[in-house]
Amino acid sequence: MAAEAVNVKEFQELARQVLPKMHYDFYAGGAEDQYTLKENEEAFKRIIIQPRVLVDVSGIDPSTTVLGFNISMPIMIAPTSMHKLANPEGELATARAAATCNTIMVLSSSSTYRLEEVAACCNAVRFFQLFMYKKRDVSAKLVQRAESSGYKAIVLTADTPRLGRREADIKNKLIVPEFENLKGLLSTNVVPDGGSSLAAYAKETQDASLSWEDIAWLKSITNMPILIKGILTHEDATRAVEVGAAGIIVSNHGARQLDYSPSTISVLEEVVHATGGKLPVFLDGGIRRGTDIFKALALGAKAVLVGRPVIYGLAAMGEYGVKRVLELLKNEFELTMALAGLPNPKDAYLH
Ligand SMILES: Cc1cc2nc3c(=O)[nH]c(=O)nc-3n(C[C@H](O)[C@H](O)[C@H](O)COP(=O)(O)O)c2cc1C
Ligand SMILES: CC(C)CC(=O)C(=O)O
Repeated sequence: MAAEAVNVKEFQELARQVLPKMHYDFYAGGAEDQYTLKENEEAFKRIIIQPRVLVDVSGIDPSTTVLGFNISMPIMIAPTSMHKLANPEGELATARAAATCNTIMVLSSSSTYRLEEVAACCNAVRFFQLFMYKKRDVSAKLVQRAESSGYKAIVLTADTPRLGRREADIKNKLIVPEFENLKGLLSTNVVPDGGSSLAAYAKETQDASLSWEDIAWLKSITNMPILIKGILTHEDATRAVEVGAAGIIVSNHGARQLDYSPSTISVLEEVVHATGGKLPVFLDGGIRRGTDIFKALALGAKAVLVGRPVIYGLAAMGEYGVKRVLELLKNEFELTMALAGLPNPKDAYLH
C-alpha cells in the first residue's frame, strides 16, 4: 500500500504513480490550453479570509442539508465517469466511502458499474447524473431506472453538447471501457477515429440539441427533483429558476469543456445573486482544501462537490483512499471555521 497522504495534492501524486499514463491523463486533464483548469485552483488562492478571534468555536458543526437530506459535511461527490479505470471496485468503492462518511455521491451516467449495482452495494442517499442522448428514450430509461433504484435527484449535465478537446486523450488514443448503464440500450462499440475514443463516442451518442425547452419533458417523466449542472452566468441561473430546477451546480465540468470559461469560484456570487435565494446553489471545480470549501460557502454555496480528489483517493488506496480524501477535506473545513472564528462561513469577510 502506498504511503499515507496528508492532503489532496499528495493523493494526486500517489495516483499519478500508480495509474497508467493514459488513465492518469484522462482524469487529471482539462481542455486545450488548460487555462481554466489552472484557474479553477488559482482563483481560490487569490481569496483571503479575514479571521476573527476570541469566538467560542468549541461547538462548530460542519453538517448540512441538501434537498432536505442531512449530510455530515457540505462536501458531496461530483459525478465522474469510469471509476474502474482507477480501481477494479470502481463506483462500488466510491459509493461505500460516501456512505461511511454520510455524504451524497452523484453517480455518473457513464459509470463502470450499473446504477442498480451501485444502489444495492450500500445504504445511502444518492443522486444520478444524466447525459442527454440523441436517443431520448435511452435517457428516459436511465431516469426511470434511477428512480426505481432509489436515487433521490437527477443532476442534468448542461455543458456537454459536444465533448471538449482534451489533447492528452487524443495523443494517448484513449480507450474507454463499455458503459455498463448503456449496455443493451446503445452500442458502446464506437470505432475510434485515431484519437480519443471517448470523444468519438460522445460525438456519436450525445445530443447537441438539448435546450431549456427540454426541461419540461424531463420533469414530466420523473418525480425526482432536477439539479442543473454547468451554469456559469446570471442569465442561465435566472433561466434555471424559471424552468423550475430544484438547484444549480456552478461548474465548468472541471475545465474539461470550454477552455477560457471562468473559474467557478469567480462567478459564484453572480449566480447566487440571480437566484434570489429561490433555490440552492452548489459549486464544483478546483476544490482541493478546506479553505476552498469555506470560501465557496462564504460566497453563497450551500455545499460543494469534488471530482478529481475522489478519483485520486480511489486510485491510490481504493475505498479507504476515497474515505481519507473526504475526511481530510472535512477536517480541513472544520479547522478553517475554527481558526477563522466563524462557525457560519456566511458571516465571513473575504478580500
Ligand atoms: C475524469 C472526470 C470524469 C468526469 N465525468 C463526468 C460525467 O460523467 N458527468 C458529469 O456531469 N461530469 C463529469 N465530470 C465533471 C465533474 O462532475 C466535476 O464537474 C469536476 O470534476 C469538478 O472539478 P474537480 O475535478 O476540480 O473537482 C468529470 C470530471 C472528471 C475529472
Ligand atoms: C463524456 C463523459 C462520458 C465523461 C465526461 O464527462 C468527462 O470525461 O468529462
